[in-house]
Amino acid sequence: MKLKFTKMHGAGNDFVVIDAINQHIDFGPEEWRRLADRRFGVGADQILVVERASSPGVDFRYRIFNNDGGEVEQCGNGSRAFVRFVVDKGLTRERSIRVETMSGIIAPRLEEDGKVTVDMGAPRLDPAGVPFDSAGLVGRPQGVDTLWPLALTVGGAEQEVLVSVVSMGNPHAVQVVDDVDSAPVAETGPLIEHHPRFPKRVNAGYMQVVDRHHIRLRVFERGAGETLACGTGACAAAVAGIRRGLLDSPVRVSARGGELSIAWAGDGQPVYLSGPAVTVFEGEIEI
Ligand SMILES: N[C@@H](CCC[C@H](N)C(=O)O)C(=O)O
Repeated sequence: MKLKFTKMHGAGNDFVVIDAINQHIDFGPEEWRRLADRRFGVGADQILVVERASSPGVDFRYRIFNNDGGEVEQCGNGSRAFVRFVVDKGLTRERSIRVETMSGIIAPRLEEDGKVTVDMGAPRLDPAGVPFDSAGLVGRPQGVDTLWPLALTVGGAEQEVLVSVVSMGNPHAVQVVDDVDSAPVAETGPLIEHHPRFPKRVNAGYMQVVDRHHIRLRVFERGAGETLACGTGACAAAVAGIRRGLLDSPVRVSARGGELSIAWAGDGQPVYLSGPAVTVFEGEIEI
């Protein structure tokens, strides 16, 4: 079939966005992988699919597929691209919408200046909710957070990293590093992603605290590798930093592909993610 798509990005985290309301899509992991492939397909970190809502009180259903073809619960940068797409395509007249995802409802709003702010919902902080298997581990309290020791074998040598675990609908393990540029993202990212303590795998975040309102962040994403920015990763890092007593809201997040901003009032409250959403080109592909 010939598939119409739009290529978009949010701070360099890139997407293929598909209108599955006006096109019939019946794809499996093989087709998602082919579309996301940077040599044999269009190329993307994630594929975002726009569907009709299946429950009352919401405007759309938002499905997310990683570059490896796996369907996942949440994508923050993608949610900004999502609202820009449905507004630009005339699928809604509202600039503020409610969207159902695998992990609950989020509410993106397209501002007049083109920036998007998304109510991403409240983070889950209990290890079981991430999910993270903390059985038999001794956590180290810092602020109101707990740092968990993860044992890694890097180049034959044992090492331990201390992570905060946060769910933004999808799982994150966040560690503080002195300098993101020299952080061993390519070496330890895959080990953390597949660490047996995370039964659904995990997104591995590396944050450098610049000051109490500013971090630099790199994220090795589950199912996609290191991306130029990760929206839920930025939310998770800000939440972890605030809970550890290192940061205050709002937090500016400098990623390699651009700037994001996070606001969070504390435990039980929703996290607000703001940043750009850009259309790159439209296309059609035989798939
Ligand atoms: N890029 C995303 C996160 C996409 C999903 C993630 N790789 C996962 O598997 O949970 C974002 O902006 O949040």
